Amino acid sequence: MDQVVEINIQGLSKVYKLNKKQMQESHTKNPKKTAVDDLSLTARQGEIYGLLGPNGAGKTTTLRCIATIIKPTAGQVYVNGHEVQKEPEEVRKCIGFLTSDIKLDPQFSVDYMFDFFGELRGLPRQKIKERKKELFDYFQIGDFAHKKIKELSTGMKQKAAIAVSLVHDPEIIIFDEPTNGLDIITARSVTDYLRKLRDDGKLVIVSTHIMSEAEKLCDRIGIIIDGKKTAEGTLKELLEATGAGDLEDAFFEYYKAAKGEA
Ligand SMILES: Nc1ncnc2c1ncn2[C@@H]1O[C@H](COP(=O)(O)OP(=O)(O)OP(=O)(O)O)[C@@H](O)[C@H]1O
Repeated sequence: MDQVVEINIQGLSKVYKLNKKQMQESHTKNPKKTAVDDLSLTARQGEIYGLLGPNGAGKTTTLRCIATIIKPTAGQVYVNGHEVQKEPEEVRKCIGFLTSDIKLDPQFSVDYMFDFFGELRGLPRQKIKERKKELFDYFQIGDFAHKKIKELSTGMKQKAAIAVSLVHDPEIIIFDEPTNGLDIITARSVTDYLRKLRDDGKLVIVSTHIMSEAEKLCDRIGIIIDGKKTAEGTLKELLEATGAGDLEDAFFEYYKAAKGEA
């Protein structure tokens, strides 16, 4: 039987231990920061799931736990049935992860980095060539493929990072703020590609704080505030549940409720 393509999170919590400097910066005497608090969700094949929340809500932390970059403090995260702490290698095989804190080496070209990560993933040369053609053509990387990463613009760097993260044609795509810092043309090419991946039967999970992006791009949205999932549904379901006219108004209803405001 084919393995189900799914992310299943059960009661995920992540508590960071703060050092003295971090405590000072956060104006707190508490050496622990709960970034994600008992969060559960399931995202499935053929959908774009959006984690929507304000700065510091815990979106990046959640995505990093799914991607095996950091260890959960409590709870389980299953990726295609593989638990992230027990079978991290299996998880890494099925995911492509993009986040702003993973930087490509500035000294090398996109072309070189693409081959390097393809080989690291154990792909045959022919497969790397085919994937390169498809992704470089789509993102128009050909024009700057041989320039050093440090010489590229923000948009070019993001396109390069996306292409490299997808070299192995993963079933699950985990993108943290995929359009952050991009102009509307580049941002559109990224969101269109995410739609194409969804339509090809992949599972895409993204984080965003941009309401219009979540509204247009995501099939289902999980609203995350102070590390907790406070609501989840399609745009239609969230609007119906709150009586709001758009996602921004719906978000504020949930935000006020989460913060205990009338
Ligand atoms: N390595 C760390 N050590 C200590 N605290 C951290 C660490 N990483 C994140 N945090 C804290 O955990 C909380 C959640 O951060 P996280 O980056 O997951 O939020 P986010 O929703 O992705 O926010 P943003 O939209 O600003 O990226 C924040 O208060 C942040 O300061």
